[in-house]
Amino acid sequence: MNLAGRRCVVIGGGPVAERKATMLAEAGAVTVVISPNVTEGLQRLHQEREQVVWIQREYQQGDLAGAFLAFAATDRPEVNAAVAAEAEAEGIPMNDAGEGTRGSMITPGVLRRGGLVVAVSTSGAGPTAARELIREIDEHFGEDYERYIDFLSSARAFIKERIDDPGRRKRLFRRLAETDILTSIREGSFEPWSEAAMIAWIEEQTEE
Ligand SMILES: C[C@@]1(CC(=O)O)c2cc3[nH]c(cc4nc(cc5[nH]c(cc(n2)[C@H]1CCC(=O)O)[C@@](C)(CC(=O)O)[C@@H]5CCC(=O)O)C(CC(=O)O)=C4CCC(=O)O)c(CCC(=O)O)c3CC(=O)O
Ligand SMILES: NC(=O)C1=CN([C@@H]2O[C@H](COP(=O)(O)OP(=O)(O)OC[C@H]3O[C@@H](n4cnc5c(N)ncnc54)[C@H](O)[C@@H]3O)[C@@H](O)[C@H]2O)C=CC1
Repeated sequence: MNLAGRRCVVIGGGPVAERKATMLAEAGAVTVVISPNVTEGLQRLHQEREQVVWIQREYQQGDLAGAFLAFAATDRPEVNAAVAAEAEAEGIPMNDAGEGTRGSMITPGVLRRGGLVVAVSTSGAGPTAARELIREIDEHFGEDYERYIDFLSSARAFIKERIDDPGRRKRLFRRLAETDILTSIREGSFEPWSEAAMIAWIEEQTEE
């Protein structure tokens, strides 16, 4: 989901709200936190980032106006329920941290390796298990994978720029995915492809 510049509203200012707001701020969202008090981390976030706004008061009906996403993370179930009701009425996707199944979306555990994003959800059954699984996956996808994704990203952009024919593009993308770059990255023998190498590779695929 591209949240850049989108208004996202977080109700509550505790550690859970901080986690959600940090994730939103990192995604470039205009992040509005509404809560009478906030954690030190949230205060810092608000001071350091122009795009993080703190409205120091309790939630009021109407606070979700113009929101792209909403998050309820107060310690008061009746407040979270009121936020859920407003989101429902306004058609705004909403996350309820205190009652996962009430919201229309849940936040998974997330691992980022450059362009690679792995999300793990237990459908609300065990958030800690989701985090443990992310740790395990983290051990399997090291920096090698980040380099591989960078390579894929630049090679794919190159093909898109040079090849207009959709069938030929598709064949090249498939060949690209089949090419075992990861092993050479892992063995330390990988050299980033120059423009000439990229053109030569495309020619080779076309000849066969
Ligand atoms: C449904 C969901 C809704 C949502 O928030 O989206 C939800 C709900 C609830 N969490 C609860 C508790 C805890 N959650 C965490 C941690 C995380 N929780 C996250 C997601 C989700 N939590 C969604 C489901 C994800 C899935 O699919 O599995 C993570 C993955 C991502 C994130 O929050 O961004 C993040 C790990 C981030 C990281 O990597 O660190 C910890 C540990 C900690 O805080 O250190 C505890 C305390 C220990 C425990 O109870 O297990 C409670 C009980 C509250 C109570 O008893 O009062 C509820 C309420 C309920 O059960 O519905
Ligand atoms: N989804 C998750 O990952 C987790 C969810 N939880 C649930 O999330 C809730 C919040 O967790 P914490 O951040 O640790 O709680 P907390 O008690 O530290 O923070 C609650 C925040 O909500 C604010 N608040 C209270 N009433 C409000 C109102 N009417 N309007 C706006 N803000 C209001 C408070 O000022 C405070 O900043 C917990 O009660 C629990 O049910 C707890 C742990 C993890």
